[in-house]
Amino acid sequence: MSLNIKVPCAGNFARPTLGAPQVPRDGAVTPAEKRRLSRPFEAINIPHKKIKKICCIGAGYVGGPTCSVIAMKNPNVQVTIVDLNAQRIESWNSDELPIYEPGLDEVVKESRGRNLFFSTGVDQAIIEADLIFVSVNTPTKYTGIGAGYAADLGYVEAATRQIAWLATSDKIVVEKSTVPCRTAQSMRVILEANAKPGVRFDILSNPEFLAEGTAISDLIKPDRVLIGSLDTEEGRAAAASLADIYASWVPRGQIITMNVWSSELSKLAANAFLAQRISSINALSAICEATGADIDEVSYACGLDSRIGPKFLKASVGFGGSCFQKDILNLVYLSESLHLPEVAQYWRQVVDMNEYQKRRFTNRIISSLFNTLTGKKIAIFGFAFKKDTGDTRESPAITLVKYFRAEKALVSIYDPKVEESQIWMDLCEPGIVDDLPALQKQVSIAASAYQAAEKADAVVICTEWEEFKDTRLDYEQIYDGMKKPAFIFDGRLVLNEKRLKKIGFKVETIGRPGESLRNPEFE
Ligand SMILES: NC(=O)C1=CN([C@@H]2O[C@H](COP(=O)(O)OP(=O)(O)OC[C@H]3O[C@@H](n4cnc5c(N)ncnc54)[C@H](O)[C@@H]3O)[C@@H](O)[C@H]2O)C=CC1
Ligand SMILES: O=C(O)[C@H]1O[C@H](OP(=O)(O)OP(=O)(O)OC[C@H]2O[C@@H](n3ccc(=O)[nH]c3=O)[C@H](O)[C@@H]2O)[C@H](O)[C@@H](O)[C@@H]1O
Repeated sequence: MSLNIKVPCAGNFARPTLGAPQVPRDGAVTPAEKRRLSRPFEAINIPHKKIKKICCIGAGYVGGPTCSVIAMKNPNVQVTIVDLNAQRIESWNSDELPIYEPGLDEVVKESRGRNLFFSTGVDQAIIEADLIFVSVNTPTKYTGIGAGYAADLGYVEAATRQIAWLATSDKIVVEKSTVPCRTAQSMRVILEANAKPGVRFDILSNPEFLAEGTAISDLIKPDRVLIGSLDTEEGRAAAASLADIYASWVPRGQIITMNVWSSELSKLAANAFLAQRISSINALSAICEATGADIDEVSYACGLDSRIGPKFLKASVGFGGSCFQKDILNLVYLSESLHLPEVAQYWRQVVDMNEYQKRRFTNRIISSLFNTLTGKKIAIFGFAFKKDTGDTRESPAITLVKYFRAEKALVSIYDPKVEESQIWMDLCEPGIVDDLPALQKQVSIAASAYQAAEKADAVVICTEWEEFKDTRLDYEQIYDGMKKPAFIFDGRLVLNEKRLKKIGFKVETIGRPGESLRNPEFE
């Protein structure tokens, strides 16, 4: 699907004139301004269709949990989640769900077989549904125009065409996937060009803001639900139908409606803001390491300012996950396409800083280990991109292991939730036939943190799993089994340095000065 980039995001339909914004000096939005920004629900309380059957295309990290919660909260609505991947659907129908997410098992069990169904019968589910969520993957393109930046909208387009070909009754089609601004327009063109006579499509944008590891609580208590629609009577009616579904458990005041392009862009913007905070704190962590300041203290001090707030200020080895990098690169591409190179460069820097952080942490490890890793054993604690998920997409641990391999280190990996097969897949270079045997000479997967650390020169904490805290693991036992001097590199600020030093460890923590800069008087 190609984006019609020439048309600016503002859209070309009637919008309220902005006038002077009535925003008070402290930045808070006045009630009048709030009414203008989010069309209050009373305003779209017009006759609208009651949804009886929902289809969700894509049973992944978003489609699965989101529509399972929708089914749980709307027992009278039939929800069918479909996917082309038969193995994934089989897992959704078993006791071993395909994704690990706290609380998800209970949610699925409550509705599965009652009004929640997982199926590979994509066509049937599309034909029967009144409302269809498109929740398919939108990865970064690897080849062709925009490679490395633009989102690959091939899956969205395929799903859209399938809906267009199959639909014999009116459908509300909801963009749940994260997409570039104005994708809804491309979807509309495809749907209308292929619609059977008399079949009407309304398109909504309803981006998802859940974070992995907390998906269920995020879905049950969202900060907001965003619905973008065309500012026409039909568009508003479609938005009202979707809003009714969420209103089964989300207060109406938190269901925000706006124009469809604002909604699409808000999703990219929210992820960009969040990632920007992490890159900002990580940039400061480098200054802390060089000066003797402590990044946790700096973020605490800054976070107490109510204008800044405390969340997303935890320094780390770098952010991972399937979306931050992808969505920022997408924003960079959009900015370039709109001939806004300075804007593109601004956001690009957030990703560059993240890469720098991973490299910088690796360099610190190498220099602490006497400038060589050859033949040394490094124990990696955590392979998931964050705690409470088995997802490894863009996990910083993958990058670190690749750097360690290049330095000829021996690596032993332990993660409580990531499947062994996933780790091998992440570490193999695609297309290199004998990569796995070579890889397995250098890398092993351990059954526990203790096993990973046995005879290791260093432990590197890559994921902030609770079980890696020094109150949970027996670090004396770990120390006894390691080569000396025994190093521990905390890339997640989860350890109590003083306690570990007392055991005998040499501790290096991200955002805190290394041994040479430490002044015991101030510790
Ligand atoms: N993972 C996350 O936490 C979040 C992801 N998002 C966005 O949601 C979208 C989906 O992300 P994930 O669920 O993580 O992806 P995923 O890769 O886990 O799931 C997508 C699923 O769609 C299926 N699929 C693709 N085309 C299909 C078709 N034509 N018919 C049936 N099934 C099809 C794939 O087989 C796959 O199982 C992406 O745009 C992502 O950016 C948004 C918020 C959070
Ligand atoms: O669009 C998406 O996919 C989602 O992306 C993120 O969710 P997610 O990637 O699942 O997890 P986050 O909690 O945001 O963490 C992302 C990465 O940043 C890291 N992080 C997070 C917070 C922090 O203070 N420091 C930090 O390094 C995490 O360890 C992780 O590697 C957003 O938080 C969600 O709102 C959004 O819906």
